[in-house]
Formats: sequence, C-alpha cells, structure tokens
Amino acid sequence: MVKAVVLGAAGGIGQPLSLLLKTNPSITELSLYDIVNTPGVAADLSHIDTPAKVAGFLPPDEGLKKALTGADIVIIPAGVPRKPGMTRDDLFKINAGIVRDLAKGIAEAAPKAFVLVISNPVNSTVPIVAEVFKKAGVFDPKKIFGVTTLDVVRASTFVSEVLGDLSLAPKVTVPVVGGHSGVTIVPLLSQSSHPSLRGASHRHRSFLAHYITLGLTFARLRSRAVRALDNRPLGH
Ligand SMILES: NC(=O)C1=CN([C@@H]2O[C@H](COP(=O)(O)OP(=O)(O)OC[C@H]3O[C@@H](n4cnc5c(N)ncnc54)[C@H](O)[C@@H]3O)[C@@H](O)[C@H]2O)C=CC1
Ligand SMILES: O=C([O-])CC(=O)C(=O)O
Repeated sequence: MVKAVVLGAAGGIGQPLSLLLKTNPSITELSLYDIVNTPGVAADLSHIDTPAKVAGFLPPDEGLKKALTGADIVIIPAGVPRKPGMTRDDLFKINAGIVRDLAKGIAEAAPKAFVLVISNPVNSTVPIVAEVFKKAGVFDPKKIFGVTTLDVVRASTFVSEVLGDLSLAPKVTVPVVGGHSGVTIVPLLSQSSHPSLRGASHRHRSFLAHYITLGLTFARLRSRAVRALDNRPLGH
C-alpha cells in the first residue's frame, strides 16, 4: 500500500504529475491538495482504470491534514512559477512562505513521509523544509529531496539534439550535480556517454553546459544554439 500526496496538484506541474502518479500501479491512494480546483482534477483522474483511489482536498475543514494523513510520499509543486525576466531566486519571497506552511502540515500529519520539493527556488525551499522538520523534531535527511531530475533528462535531450541525433537521447547519460538554480546546475559533460562529446573542446562543452542550465528560458535560445553549432565543427 503506497499513499502519494501532491500539494499544489491543480497547477501546471501538479496536474500532469498527478496524472503520472495515477498511472503508476504501485500507488494505491492518491491525495490531491491545492487552494483551488482539486475536486475537479481528482474527479477526472479517478476515472482512469488503475488501482489508486483518488481524492481532492481544499484548505477548509482541515483539508491539508486530511490529504496528508497516512502519506508515504509527498510531492510539492505548490507556488508561483517565474515570469519572463525572472530568476528562480526571484520566487523566494512568495514560495518560501508557501513551502514553510506546507512543511509544517507535513511535519504534523505525515512526519515519516518522503518529501520531494519541486517548488522553486529548490536550492532554498529544500532547506526550508529541513529547518521546519528540525524545529518539529522530525528531521531525517534521508527523506527530503529537491527534484532536479529535469536537469538530467534535459541534458540528455539537449546534448543529443544539438549534436544532431535526438534518437540517442534515451541512451545518452549526462550526470548533473549541484543544485537547481543558475550556475549551481553543473552538467558533467566530460562524463557524458555521448560519443561525439568525448573529443569536444572546452569552449563547446561550456556552451552546452550554459544552455542546459537555462531551464525554461532555453526555448528561445534553442534554435539559435542549434544553428550556431551546425556551423561550428566539434573541437572548435
Ligand atoms: N524543480 C523543477 O524542476 C521545476 C520546478 N518548477 C516550479 O514548480 C512550481 C509550480 O510551477 P507551476 O505548476 O508551473 O505553477 P502554477 O502556477 O501552474 O501552479 C502552482 C499551483 O500551486 C498552487 N498553490 C499556490 N499556493 C498554494 C498553497 N499555499 N497550497 C497549495 N497549493 C498552492 C496554485 O493554486 C497552483 O495550482 C514553481 O515554483 C516552479 O518554478 C517548475 C518546473 C520544474
Ligand atoms: O525554469 C523554471 O522556472 C522552472 C524550472 O525549474 C525548470 O524548468 O528547470
């Protein structure tokens, strides 16, 4: 029996994430919490023919507590996303308080759950959860995670795309270490399994690394980067 809870389940990340969780046959219970719209999202997902029993919760009537009770895994995509021109750090002012309050709820209702923090800036929201848990006496460093998998899959995809063979993406590995903000995202391109990167120049690798760290702003630069690299042979 595995109960998963999504806090911020009605948002742009929360809805597809909840859908993916509902399609996972290992999950037997799925609770969706948000300040809006979760009853509708839960009703839609509940029609999918997989084992998870889905329920939606809103803040009134201790909705957060009800959503969290008995949770094994809690995933947090609640908060505001950045607008053009903003860095992830610019979200701190709003998201810090949101994550802090949700963490207090988890510490009270599901202190043993694994907690996965998606809300940005991840480099700061993870320590916020840790501090709230320490204060509540329930801190276990092995159970709190910042979700940065996106940087890893992005690195595989971008490297394969820029080097001209997207079909390699599922097989290419590019380890990414550090955090999930600006220069703290460090793709280890020298350790990539992509065959063309082994002989690439430092300059070329730096360019790719910068490209991978841009996150959502990458879209505007993507075609420019592909064009630039198309005209520049590897090693230059
Ligand atoms: N770690 C990562 O790889 C990624 C992180 N993000 C971050 O995830 C967060 C969410 O992004 P989106 O889903 O695109 O934003 P969104 O605005 O579409 O959704 C956010 C949801 O959070 C809800 N929310 C706000 N305050 C809440 C509270 N106190 N309790 C519960 N729910 C609350 C909103 O009602 C909304 O449904 C942002 O901070 C974004 O930067 C986004 C993409 C990737
Ligand atoms: O860039 C953003 O604002 C959202 C995020 O963390 C990402 O896509 O890596």
